[in-house]
Amino acid sequence: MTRLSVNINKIATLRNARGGNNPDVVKTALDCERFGAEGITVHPRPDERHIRYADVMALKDKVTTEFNIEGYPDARYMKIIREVKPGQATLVPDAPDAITSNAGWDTLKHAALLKDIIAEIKSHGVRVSVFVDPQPRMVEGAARLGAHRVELYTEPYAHEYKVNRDIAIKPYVESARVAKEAGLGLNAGHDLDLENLRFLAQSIPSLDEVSIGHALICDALYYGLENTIQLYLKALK
Ligand SMILES: CC(=O)[C@@H](O)[C@H](O)COP(=O)(O)O
Ligand SMILES: NCC(=O)COP(=O)(O)O
Repeated sequence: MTRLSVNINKIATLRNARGGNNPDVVKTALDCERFGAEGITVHPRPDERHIRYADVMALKDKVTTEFNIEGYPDARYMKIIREVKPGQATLVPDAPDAITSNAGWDTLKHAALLKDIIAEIKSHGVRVSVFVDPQPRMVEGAARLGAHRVELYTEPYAHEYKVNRDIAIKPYVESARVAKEAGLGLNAGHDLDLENLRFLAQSIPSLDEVSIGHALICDALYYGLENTIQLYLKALK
């Protein structure tokens, strides 16, 4: 069954807004796990707009489900991966000033960079997932580079879902087929929510994990965090 990793970036956004420690990022992560989350995802961006290096270090020995650290593999990110050795490192191609993740890697054009990075992370015993658009060529490229998994960028799916879900899902089903044939594990994430999640999971039985943050935290403002996590877990059943 597809596992739910809760991205807590936006908890840190709220905490940073006032400069104190409320909400407490570590406490919220542990509560998410207690409420049923099967993983915790963070994306410590270079400008520390939300998750900070200190948050990652504080979470390191407290998270008991799978810890997934996303980021562009610059020296700062690689230092974090070496120090934390999380369950999973998810490589994203985001520019430092990107407002959010908005594309997957070109695993053909950036093969030389990614090959060395993936090899180094694997040498620390960390699973590597490469964030890609739902294009078979990019999935195959990630497999050739030695990645364990790919994470399919699902913003295009979320957008098109509202128009025609049967069209929206097609590239993801095809990419999932190619990933399976290539021996890759399969993750998905970005802009998934209570409307579009069930159809994605039902359409892709091989989906190992979804990482969800923005919509889940927004939903929690209305339904409460525990209830919201339970609603997302139900959508994955
Ligand atoms: C990689 C991805 O799609 C998201 O996990 C990303 O981390 C969201 O980043 P923000 O929370 O900064 O929008
Ligand atoms: N990898 C996707 C993620 O962690 C959360 O993305 P979003 O749900 O905040 O869009």
